[in-house]
Amino acid sequence: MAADGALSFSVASVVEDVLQQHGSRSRNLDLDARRAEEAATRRYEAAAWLRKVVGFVGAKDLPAEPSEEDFRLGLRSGIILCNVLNKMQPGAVSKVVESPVDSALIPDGAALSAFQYFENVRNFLVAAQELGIPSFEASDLEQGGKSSRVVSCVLGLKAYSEWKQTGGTGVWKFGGNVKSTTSAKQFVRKNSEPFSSSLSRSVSMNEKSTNGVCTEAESNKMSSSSLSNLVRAILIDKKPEEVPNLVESVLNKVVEEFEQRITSQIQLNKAITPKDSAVSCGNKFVQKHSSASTKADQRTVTLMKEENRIVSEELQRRYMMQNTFVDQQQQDIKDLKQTLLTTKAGIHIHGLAHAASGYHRVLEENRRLYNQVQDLKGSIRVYCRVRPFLPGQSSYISNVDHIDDGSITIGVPSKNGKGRKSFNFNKVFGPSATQGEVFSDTQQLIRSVLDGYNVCIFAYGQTGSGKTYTMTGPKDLTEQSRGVNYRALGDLFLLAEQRKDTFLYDVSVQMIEIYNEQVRDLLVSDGVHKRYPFQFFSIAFL
Ligand SMILES: Nc1ncnc2c1ncn2[C@@H]1O[C@H](COP(=O)(O)OP(=O)(O)OP(=O)(O)O)[C@@H](O)[C@H]1O
Repeated sequence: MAADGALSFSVASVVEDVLQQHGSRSRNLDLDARRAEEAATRRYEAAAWLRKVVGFVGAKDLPAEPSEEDFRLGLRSGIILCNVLNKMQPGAVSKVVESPVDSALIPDGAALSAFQYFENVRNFLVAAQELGIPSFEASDLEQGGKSSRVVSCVLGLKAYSEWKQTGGTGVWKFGGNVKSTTSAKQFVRKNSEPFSSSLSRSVSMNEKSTNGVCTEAESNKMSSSSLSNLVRAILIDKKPEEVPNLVESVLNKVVEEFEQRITSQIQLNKAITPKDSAVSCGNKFVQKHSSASTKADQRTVTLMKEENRIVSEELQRRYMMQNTFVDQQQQDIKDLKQTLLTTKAGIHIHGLAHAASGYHRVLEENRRLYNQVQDLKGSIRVYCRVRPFLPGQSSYISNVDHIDDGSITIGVPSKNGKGRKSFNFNKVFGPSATQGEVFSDTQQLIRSVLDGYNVCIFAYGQTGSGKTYTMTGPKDLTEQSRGVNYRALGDLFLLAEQRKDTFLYDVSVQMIEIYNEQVRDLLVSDGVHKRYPFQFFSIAFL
């Protein structure tokens, strides 16, 4: 839209440019003269209007037909401008520094300081620009400034006043009915100028107030007004025969310029169409799109929520199933552990029972064998051992006639000279029998003690017959000379060690003598060595 506005305003500037480029030097001179005349006319119009608004008293420094210098000096203090603006828009300039003295006495307005001038002018310019009135720079009121812009501003004020008087409401838009002395570029000033940004904002706001649409009628009005003023100013002093050529030249140039600018505009529109189309389609499209998009988004959100709810329920169901499954597995594991412990205990008990049964089978076997032994050998076994001759004893005096495995024959005196008498024993050990051979025949019975059987071994014989030697051994005891007692204890402790994982045995040993029907403990030494016909060796296994 700004492009359209620029296109509309450019009509006058195009014509002006065409006219500037048209004609000869003399014609340029004529144009300068006409411009000066037109500027004077506009200046007079502005001064007259100011004098009319604020009265001659208030505008006493402003002649009816002022020169550029008079016009500048008359307005330099800003007082007239502020007062005029306040007349049209009360309070537009809140603070106006009035001159305390008659400034007529001081033509250059020296009564006010430059700062006070600047304050008034600045306040005026701010207020004027807020109303959308063409602005100028404070320096334009100084020596060498552009008074034409000041004139345009005053005429803008005049147009604004007329708009207000005709009942104008809302935001006033400058219609370009004031001849611009600096072409349309005046309305697009550099941002460095103090009030140009304000003007730009004001114009922008005006455009926004009509939804950014500069209507064709408005454009035509501005364009035709500017063009008509310009053409009238150009043709006013022309001879009738010069008009056709001048108009034809101007129109050709205008058409050429318009075609060029339209082409540029089309290219520009093409360049910005994708982005701009989305915007130019208007807020309505955006709103529709936004509304449709919002509804679609709402449906999408609803669907997503429903989907999330279903997924959440499914996940929760699976989670509960998994929990149940895990609980069941944990219970199964617990049961398995308990079963394992029970099984282990059962296995252990079973092993024990098996061992016990084996043990009992062994016991039974032992009992059976023992009974057989008892049956075969008798419950009381009697062995006979013949002591060899001691060193220094003569062997011829021996009365042993014959020794068999289970009998011994002894020669005894008789009436017929020499008699023989045989004795039967379970076994007879001759003088050459060793300690090991004597023990081996009793070892099996002794081992029965560990199975719970009672066994008693005792030696009987006259003094010096070898009881102590057989049961204990000689004084100089060696491994081979050990008697039945040592060997029996050694064998029993060996068996106890072998069975330590199964049985724990407490062993007690007792050795006693019976002599003359008196019992004596042989393990208690009283320092007196006596020889008795009976020696008992008792071993108790508990
Ligand atoms: N088989 C044997 N071989 C060698 N020496 C033996 C044998 N038996 C006994 N003797 C010896 O005969 C002697 C008498 O033996 P021992 O003391 O054992 O008899 P005892 O029956 O115990 O006598 P007491 O009743 O007076 O105690 C000892 O010097 C012993 O060493």
